Amino acid sequence: SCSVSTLDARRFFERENELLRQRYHEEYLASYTYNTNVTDDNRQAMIAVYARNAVQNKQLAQKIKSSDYHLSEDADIRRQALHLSKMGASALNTEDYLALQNAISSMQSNYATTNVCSYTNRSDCSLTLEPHIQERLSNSRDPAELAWYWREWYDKAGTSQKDNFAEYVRLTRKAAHLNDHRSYADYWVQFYEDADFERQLDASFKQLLPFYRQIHGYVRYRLRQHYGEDVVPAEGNIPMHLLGNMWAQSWNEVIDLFTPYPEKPFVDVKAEMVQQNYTVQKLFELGDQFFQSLGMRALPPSFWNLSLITRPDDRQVVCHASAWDFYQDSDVRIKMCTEVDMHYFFVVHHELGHIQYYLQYEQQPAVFRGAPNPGFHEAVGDVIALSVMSAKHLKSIGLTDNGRLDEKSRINELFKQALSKIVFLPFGYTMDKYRYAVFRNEIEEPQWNCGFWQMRSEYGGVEPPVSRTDKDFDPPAKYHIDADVEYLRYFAAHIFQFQFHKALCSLAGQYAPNDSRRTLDNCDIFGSKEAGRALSKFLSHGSSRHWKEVLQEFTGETEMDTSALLEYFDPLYQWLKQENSRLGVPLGWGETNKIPT
Ligand SMILES: C=C(C[SeH])C(=O)N1CCC[C@H]1C(=O)O
Ligand SMILES: [Zn+2]
Repeated sequence: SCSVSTLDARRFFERENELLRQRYHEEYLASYTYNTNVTDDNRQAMIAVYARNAVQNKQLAQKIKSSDYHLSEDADIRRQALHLSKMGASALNTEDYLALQNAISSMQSNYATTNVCSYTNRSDCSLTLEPHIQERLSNSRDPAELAWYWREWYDKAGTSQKDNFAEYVRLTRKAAHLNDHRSYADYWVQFYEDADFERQLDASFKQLLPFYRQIHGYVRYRLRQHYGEDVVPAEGNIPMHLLGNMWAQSWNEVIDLFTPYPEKPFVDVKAEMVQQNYTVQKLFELGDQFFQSLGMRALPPSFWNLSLITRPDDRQVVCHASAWDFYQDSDVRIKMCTEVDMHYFFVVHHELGHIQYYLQYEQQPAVFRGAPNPGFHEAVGDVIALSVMSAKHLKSIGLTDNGRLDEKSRINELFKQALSKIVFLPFGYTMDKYRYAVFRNEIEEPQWNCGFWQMRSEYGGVEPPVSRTDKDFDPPAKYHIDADVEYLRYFAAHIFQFQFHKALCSLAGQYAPNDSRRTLDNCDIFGSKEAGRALSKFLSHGSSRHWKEVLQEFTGETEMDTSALLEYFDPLYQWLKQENSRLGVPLGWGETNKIPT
């Protein structure tokens, strides 16, 4: 292969990036059509576009692999060559590629269209996850009703997809091997561009485990007081159907069962929203105004015209929230089945974070229109939400009247935050530790289901309400496992977001070390052009530079680091250690007995 002049190389990549952008545009249009109208025709049409483009992506990767672009003296050319030579499923032959996309989209269709029967009216089998089942999991205090919805959902959304999942594991393994990866897990890990990433991940988890054990112990103790010793064990795993979420990934929906200071009740922000005639549109407008207050990009008119922000009543849609980049004319959209409450107020900001990222890096060549670390993309919206959910900000938008919390209310609020941010960590860790083990054949197929629950117990101390065996198959009851969405990005985001928050709060003059009035949980960066400038710069690079380089420019750090997270929650952590020892709360848990030994 001859050496190519840098000018020729630049012209080659310019042309190929424009073709790649067009392919992305086609793919996302076809995928959006299917996701906003789940029919088999739309599913097949989407797969056909994917397959056609996979052939082009494979040819491009092979052309680059047989060149010496990776030796160019131009670092940008070398980086583009590195990224574009990474083949995923497009390495498969057409028959295998189609079979893989069929398996994934069939699991997604099942997830999107699963309905369950009502506990109180068994002949009504029209209940959907959003909003019906989630509403019951949040508000019912009847263990039998909660167990009913848990089992209905896992049996219908999970077990029925075992064969599709097995096909997915087989074909992603074949694709990984065609790309000289040891496993599909190793293909996923390469996107963190850090050979040390898995070790760092384990280290972060171990650092946060003591804090999680304090929360887990306290919640189990208070839940046992409420539901009694027949329902909640003193020292065992917490039955997950009591925790307010189908996957027990956040427990804040049932915080009223274990508020640290119940004499200091939470403001019912949802009631306030209803009282003020809040609409779904209003939630999105508030999010848009926040980014504009930072001097960042406003949502373009096409966003408002083409997004799908409430569940339509005339067709099936994939309700799981997602943000979409159509790689053309600032066409960015959100698809979600929004309700007017605090949970969706948070999700709106999470998704608008993706949208802002798309807008900030849209000038990059197609290959670099992404995040340099998958955790960054999932952290942006959450960082804004850390300001929005502060008492200071909620008062400034008229949703509460107390913008300055006393110590007891502060502990209550920190506890509510920890029930989503800290509780999430063992869940996020397990989602991919489990799939890594499956992809690496460390768990054999006959043990896939018991291995899943064994890991949920080992890492998070939660268990199903009823016994499960390997005749069941529960992992596809979680959206990301159906949709081939890697999950450690969310774990990493839960750590990165506090590093970003600390940097932005400092720039906004809202945080100063050892200043009790300017703590991380009392920071609201709304209106700070200084913070907005730094965030815009950080996002605008896309994946054109290594994540450690752009992180260092943004926060001064070069690693994922739990210090900012632990600083944010420190008052709560200290309170829990004292309270748990005062009450004699046992910490830790043993093996679950809900799977055969
Ligand atoms: C909101 C989204 C779409 Se990117 C999501 O899937 N999230 C956001 C938090 C964690 C994860 C989940 O729901 O499991
Ligand atoms: Zn996200």
